[in-house]
Amino acid sequence: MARRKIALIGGGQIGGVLAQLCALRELGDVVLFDIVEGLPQGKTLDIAEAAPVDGFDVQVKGTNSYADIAGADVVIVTAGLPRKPGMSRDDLISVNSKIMTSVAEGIKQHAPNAFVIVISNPLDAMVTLCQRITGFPHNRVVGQAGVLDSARFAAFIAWELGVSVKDVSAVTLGGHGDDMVPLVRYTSVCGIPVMELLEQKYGAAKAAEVMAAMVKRTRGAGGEVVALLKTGSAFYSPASSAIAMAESFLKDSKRVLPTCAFLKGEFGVDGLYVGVPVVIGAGGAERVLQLKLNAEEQAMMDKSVKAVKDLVATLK
Ligand SMILES: NC(=O)C1=CN([C@@H]2O[C@H](COP(=O)(O)OP(=O)(O)OC[C@H]3O[C@@H](n4cnc5c(N)ncnc54)[C@H](O)[C@@H]3O)[C@@H](O)[C@H]2O)C=CC1
Ligand SMILES: O=C([O-])CC(=O)C(=O)O
Repeated sequence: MARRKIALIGGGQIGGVLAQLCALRELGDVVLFDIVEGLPQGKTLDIAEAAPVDGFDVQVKGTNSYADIAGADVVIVTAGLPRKPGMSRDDLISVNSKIMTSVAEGIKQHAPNAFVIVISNPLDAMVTLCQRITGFPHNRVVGQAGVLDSARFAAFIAWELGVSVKDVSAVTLGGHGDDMVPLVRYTSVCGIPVMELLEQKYGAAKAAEVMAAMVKRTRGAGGEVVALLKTGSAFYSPASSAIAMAESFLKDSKRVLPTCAFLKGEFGVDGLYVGVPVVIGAGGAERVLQLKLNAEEQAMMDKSVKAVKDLVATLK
């Protein structure tokens, strides 16, 4: 079988880490595209020169020409500005919509059969725009947010309980904004509901307080990194998260990953991209997995969905 091809649109902070992860894991040949001349060429040359040390055997090429993404199996889009301290992700919609418009046209023309994973913010709106412009089927255009949001939630829980991050299973729903919905009731450690463990440690009242603080930190986790970095946003963990999605597609693993996917009635949402658990395999976003929400969770989901809907309504 010919080697798989992964095109990365945007050669900035996340794009560079994506290229390195694709190479280290030998997911396929990599093309890194950016409009800045020399940037993707320089980054990929640097990565390729590590091949003899790391022992990966794939091609890693930088380009300013969309023609080079032809035949890509997967396209991951990070083109777009990151926010600065004091900004919300939604503040990026105007500038990043223009960028996404040109990117989606490039993908449509040169990689018409690709599975597209969007990372650019504001995430839910940028995925929507990318799908509208490419016209690709909804199962082939998704967004990365939930893998990262739930990883952050899992990390905070593992640190709090003094257990391995490997044994925490956490899930978040909704848009990639401050109203996202970390689902405490469906989050567990080796199958044990997380609140049981927190209550054993602290008693019921304090356990609720500790969990509320972790939920709040998860919702604001992107902003926490932005405030520390001052000149950009998180890039290692978003890259790892998108790679998990790309790998599940390329290997047809059918991993269940929180994904920004197009809903057609699931969770009571119709015709909108929003974060939900999705089976990712060779067919792209193959299936949305549903779960029962209680009244409080549904109210949080409704609030998050409304925020996405209102933002998407402003897209030209
Ligand atoms: N969904 C998520 O979980 C996350 C999303 N993000 C978002 O990802 C995006 C990228 O973040 P970084 O890589 O840190 O930003 P960055 O500024 O380091 O890189 C963005 C790159 O996009 C390129 N670019 C600009 N216009 C372009 C165009 N028309 N075509 C191709 N490339 C173009 C720039 O030259 C730059 O190299 C931001 O919008 C950020 O908010 C960041 C973290 C997490
Ligand atoms: O917060 C930001 O601007 C970047 C992002 O989406 C994240 O790290 O979750």
